Amino acid sequence: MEVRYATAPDQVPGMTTDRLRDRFLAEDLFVPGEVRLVYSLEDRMVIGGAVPGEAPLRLPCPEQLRAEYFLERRELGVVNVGGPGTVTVDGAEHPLAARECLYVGMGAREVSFSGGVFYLVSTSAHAAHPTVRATLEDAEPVRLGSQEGSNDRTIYKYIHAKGIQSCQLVLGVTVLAPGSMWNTMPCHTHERRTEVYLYFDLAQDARVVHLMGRPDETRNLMVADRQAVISPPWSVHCGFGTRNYAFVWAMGGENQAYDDVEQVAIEEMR
Ligand SMILES: O=C[C@H](O)[C@@H](O)CC(=O)C(=O)O
Ligand SMILES: [Zn+2]
Repeated sequence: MEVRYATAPDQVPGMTTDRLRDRFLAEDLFVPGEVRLVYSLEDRMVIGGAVPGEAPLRLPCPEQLRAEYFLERRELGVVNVGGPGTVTVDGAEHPLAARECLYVGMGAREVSFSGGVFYLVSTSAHAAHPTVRATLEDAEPVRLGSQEGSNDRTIYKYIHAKGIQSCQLVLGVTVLAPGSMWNTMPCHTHERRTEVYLYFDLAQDARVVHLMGRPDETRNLMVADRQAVISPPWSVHCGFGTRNYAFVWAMGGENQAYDDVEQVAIEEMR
């Protein structure tokens, strides 16, 4: 498991493209036949990818967690970003179609993956909530934006205060309509939570130009399909694609209030 330390906003001026990408972008989470994990010390979020081949893959317990098993003191959100697959939790099979979600509560000892392409997000936990699977319909879709604004999109909230219960994890999927390219504009920060975006279902030759940094000191990252961006609590997180795409957004931190954000007016951005 790769470990990434947290970053202070005053480190951003002067950072080269490579240094920004090393800190904030996870480029290679999805490797066939492997479970890849990145441990970010921003709110101790672990993100990862599991791409099972012929044989199922097991969620390992990296030594950096100093735990007997991965979910001893953690909870996990899984989203299938590939074809149909199954997540097995302590012997119980949970089939997941594309874009569906499974929450796995603290205390589950054995998690394995077969079929599909699974994106993993884990936060630290202090209580055991039930393991729950959710489909897109379960997530009570909310349509936001407009065609004129090039941001006609549907937000599916899976794990949140009024949905699947968790200790601190908040997670959902946003899908942009064909011809819409912008997510989260106007954008925001949330000083009480770190957020990670995983872009997926983006054409191979397309890119998302992701904006990060303090609102008045933004930088951009060129992001390809199935790459994730870590946004510290002080950073904006928004982007526009050269085509439409979907993304998984996931947060961890002080609270679970989706609307506890500092809105940023476009005029404030630099
Ligand atoms: O804090 C919330 C997150 O940034 C996302 O939910 C935003 C998003 O999916 C969108 O506007 O498209
Ligand atoms: Zn946000």
